[in-house]
Amino acid sequence: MKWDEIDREVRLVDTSLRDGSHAMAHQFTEKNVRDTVRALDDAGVSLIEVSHGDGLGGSTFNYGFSLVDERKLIEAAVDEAHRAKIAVLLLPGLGTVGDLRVAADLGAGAVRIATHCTEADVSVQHFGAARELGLETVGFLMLSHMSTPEALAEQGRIMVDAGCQCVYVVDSAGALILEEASDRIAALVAEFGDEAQVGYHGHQNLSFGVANSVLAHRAGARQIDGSLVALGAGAGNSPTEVLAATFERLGIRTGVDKDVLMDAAENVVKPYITRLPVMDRSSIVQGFAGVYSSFLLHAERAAERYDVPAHEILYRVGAAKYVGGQEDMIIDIALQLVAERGQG
Ligand SMILES: C[C@H](O)CC(=O)C(=O)O
Ligand SMILES: [Mn+2]
Repeated sequence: MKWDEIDREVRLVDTSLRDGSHAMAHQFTEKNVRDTVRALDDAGVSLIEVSHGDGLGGSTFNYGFSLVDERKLIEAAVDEAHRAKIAVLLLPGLGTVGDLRVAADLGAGAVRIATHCTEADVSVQHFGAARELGLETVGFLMLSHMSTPEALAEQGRIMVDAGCQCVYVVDSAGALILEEASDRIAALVAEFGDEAQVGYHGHQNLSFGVANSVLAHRAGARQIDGSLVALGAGAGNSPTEVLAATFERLGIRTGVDKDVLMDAAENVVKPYITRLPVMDRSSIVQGFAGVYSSFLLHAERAAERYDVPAHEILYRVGAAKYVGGQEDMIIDIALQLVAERGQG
């Protein structure tokens, strides 16, 4: 039986090998990818995301270079996945339709196209191309806390009309608390009806990833993201193994085996993690001030280089409302802090 045909009430999607790329400073090896995909596939996870943290084409000076060419990693993932589909992430403007064709040729079966939560219009061309390529399509409305439920639903509508089959509320900053997440999900569910599904992608900066995911499901979300050992940007994502155990306790069918996932978390992923995702001062500030989780390592590097506290940089990034793509501004803020100290 294919995983697509499995009877489940919620689909757990694993993004350890994509969002986790941020936490690993994009240093995944082919062995990391093969071992993780094999374990997730064995556990029954039906969609596994593999890409540079910032998606296809993300390996650049601004975002950080990958250790291994992502095409090689996608190819390895496809080779290991016997039942699961491999998804890639694409940020229009960074990844191109050409990159998408290459990923599809390598065997990727799905694409998740991510835009800032007010900029869905930049994804229209990419959704059209993805459908022509026969890919499953998912839309990511990033930094969803910056928008109201109604405005998010309007942006989701643009994605659905362009060919998107499931739109995600993406809590990139781990800033949403309980109903702030589920109200956004409910608005999208009301807008799409049966036309498209709704998904939820959480971060743990304020420790609400799993609780928000449960409420998201209650509000109608049918796809929920997680990462093994929470491996993801900021304080990490909702841990896939905890989501599986929690949904099982609630009697909600996911089609995945929580014990196989716990084994994968403990024995496959944890041993290769170079920096465990943690709710420390900097990542809590990210959740509190609404800062893009993937800015964490950039802020820590600037903090070390200019000898200013990372959490102070992140508070300022939050006040300035910087969004993905503005990583270079983190250096500017560090320099401002240095200058202010000199004046003091
Ligand atoms: C490119 C981002 O890392 C996508 C994501 O996972 C998020 O916004 O959260
Ligand atoms: Mn994320």
